[in-house]
Amino acid sequence: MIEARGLTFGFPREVEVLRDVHLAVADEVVALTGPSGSGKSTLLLCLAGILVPSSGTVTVAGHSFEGLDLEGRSRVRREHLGLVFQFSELIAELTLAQNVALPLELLGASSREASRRAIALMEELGIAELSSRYPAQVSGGQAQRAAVARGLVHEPAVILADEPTGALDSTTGAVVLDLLLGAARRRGAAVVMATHDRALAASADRIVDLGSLSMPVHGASEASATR
Ligand SMILES: Nc1ncnc2c1ncn2[C@@H]1O[C@H](COP(=O)(O)OP(=O)(O)OP(=O)(O)O)[C@@H](O)[C@H]1O
Repeated sequence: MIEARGLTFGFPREVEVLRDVHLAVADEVVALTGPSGSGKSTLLLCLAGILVPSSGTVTVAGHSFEGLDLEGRSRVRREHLGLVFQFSELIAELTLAQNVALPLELLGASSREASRRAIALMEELGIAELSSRYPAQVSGGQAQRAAVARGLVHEPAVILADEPTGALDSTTGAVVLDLLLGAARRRGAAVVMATHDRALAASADRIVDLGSLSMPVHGASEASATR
């Protein structure tokens, strides 16, 4: 459902962070691991079409980012990807339900339909009773559950998650990760999740270790340790 072929990327005046990386993820959970600076976030940003690689292609649910302008890449991202970050990055002025409904409204759903689907998913994730609260009025774990709901509400083919529980204590983090992976698996969505936490990586179907490749440039191919 998401495939990177020959992906090479370097920030200006930096050595290449990614070189000739290949990654293909179907309906499975892949954990991207590796030490700090090994390029996990950079790879996720390339997979999301936010960073544009100097060479190589990314295809999401059959749609390539290649040759698309900013708006074209945003459209592919809105329609086919769900993003979940370390800090929930909810919009402070919107209630949790409004935050969760937003991706559907951006795709043209009526506010009534978007709200109905947002609340149904919030029920699944155990936060429906918080739907009219603002992000500042809930705990970090509750906010992160809302961020998970926002990432899933439009039923994307692929969820990209960057340290999705990194800001939470380990118990809360484990609960949130279970909810994220459970909801994604029930929908048959692919998940690519960056984490440096081995315990969290063990929940994945497959581990791709960027750090096992030669530093500072990462060589080709799907790396290493699989379960
Ligand atoms: N905006 C940027 N401009 C220049 N260099 C950057 C930028 N963002 C990241 N880098 C560099 O790219 C490399 C990879 O960073 P990246 O954030 O992808 O690593 P990571 O594996 O996600 O690290 P962490 O586990 O600490 O989040 C690092 O050397 C970093 O310094």
